Amino acid sequence: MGLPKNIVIGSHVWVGDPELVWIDGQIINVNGEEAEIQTSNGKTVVANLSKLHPKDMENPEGGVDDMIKLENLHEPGVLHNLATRFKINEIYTYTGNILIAINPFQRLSHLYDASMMKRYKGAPFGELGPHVFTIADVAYREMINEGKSNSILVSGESGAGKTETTKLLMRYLAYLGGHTAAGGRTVEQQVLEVSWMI
Ligand SMILES: Nc1ncnc2c1ncn2[C@@H]1O[C@H](COP(=O)(O)OP(=O)(O)OP(=O)(O)O)[C@@H](O)[C@H]1O
Repeated sequence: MGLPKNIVIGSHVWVGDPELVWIDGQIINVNGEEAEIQTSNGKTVVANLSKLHPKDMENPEGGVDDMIKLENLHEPGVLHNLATRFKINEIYTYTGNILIAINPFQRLSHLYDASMMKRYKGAPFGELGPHVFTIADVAYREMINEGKSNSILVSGESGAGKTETTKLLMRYLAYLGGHTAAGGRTVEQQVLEVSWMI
């Protein structure tokens, strides 16, 4: 059997690593189904060709803001893109119309201040960088345009940031909802009171 179509001697690939999960490297030799790879941390490892994934070499240095822009969509490519963006404090990345958020475990207040809410209000999807406000904005507008209830699903493992993300969504929806007072409390106050219970 020949080599997989896009993996040949000289190809840049991702190979499994016991410590780093995935490491990138270059194929220096192939013997039957086994490839010899020179990894970027200076080791030479042998792996079955079927376990390798091609590495994108054309991606921008800071990664791509939507996974659909990756040349090859596979686990190491996705993880590498998220890690690259995270290093420059870009905690949000799209996969189509789904938003992936990586918990920064630090306050990034500039991401959520009043000027950001203003910028994201009504901005078409994809016009500005990936953000939790876009998800809320699109959901809100669809609700208004279609005259039907809408929902946003927030999922992730424990500690991933679901509660924090939900609070941000609520804060933005409260901002969109305006300031009409009802029962002595503004819409914003009422929505934020809900988020304290989450
Ligand atoms: N966008 C963010 N910016 C700053 N800190 C964040 C952000 N998202 C999460 N965190 C912080 O990470 C910690 C865990 O987040 P959070 O409580 O939202 O996780 P969770 O997914 O709701 O967890 P659990 O499922 O265990 O309740 C919190 O201390 C929170 O302040």
